[in-house]
Amino acid sequence: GGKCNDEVEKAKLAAEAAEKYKPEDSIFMKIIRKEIPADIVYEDDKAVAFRDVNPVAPKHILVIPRKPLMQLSSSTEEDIPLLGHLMWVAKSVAEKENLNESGYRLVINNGRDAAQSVYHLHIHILGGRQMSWPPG
Ligand SMILES: CCNC(=O)OC[C@H]1O[C@@H](n2cnc3c(=O)[nH]c(N)nc32)[C@H](O)[C@@H]1O
Repeated sequence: GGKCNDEVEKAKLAAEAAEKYKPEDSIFMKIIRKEIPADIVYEDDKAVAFRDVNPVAPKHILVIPRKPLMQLSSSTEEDIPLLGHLMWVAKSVAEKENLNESGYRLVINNGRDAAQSVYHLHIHILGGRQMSWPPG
């Protein structure tokens, strides 16, 4: 009957949409798999940090999890240790980049209003220049 077909149709569309977005194919997963080059400044079994290809500050580094977590809002309680680890990596990389003295900013963009353009969770480390507030 009609009702049943609608459900089947909807399920098919949902499956196609899910199929189209493959987190494992994001540009950052290609960097993790070393399929495309990047200036990697730190890596361990859970995280990778590399210089932004289009820096908006003298120091602009991205810290990402190896796990293809799309955005902070997609994380769950089981990600708590990983999220803490990413923050620790950002702190350590900022220290190694000698930003403790002058200062640095960490930014996580979550979704459209935040201008998130790569749907793989990443922490921006920005430093090396005076920044203003509020951010635009
Ligand atoms: C715009 C802020 N919202 C956001 O989502 O930031 C995504 C950040 O990822 C950066 N980026 C994109 N592709 C690549 C790439 O192939 N390689 C590198 N090393 N960085 C990249 C981009 O410049 C931006 O700062």
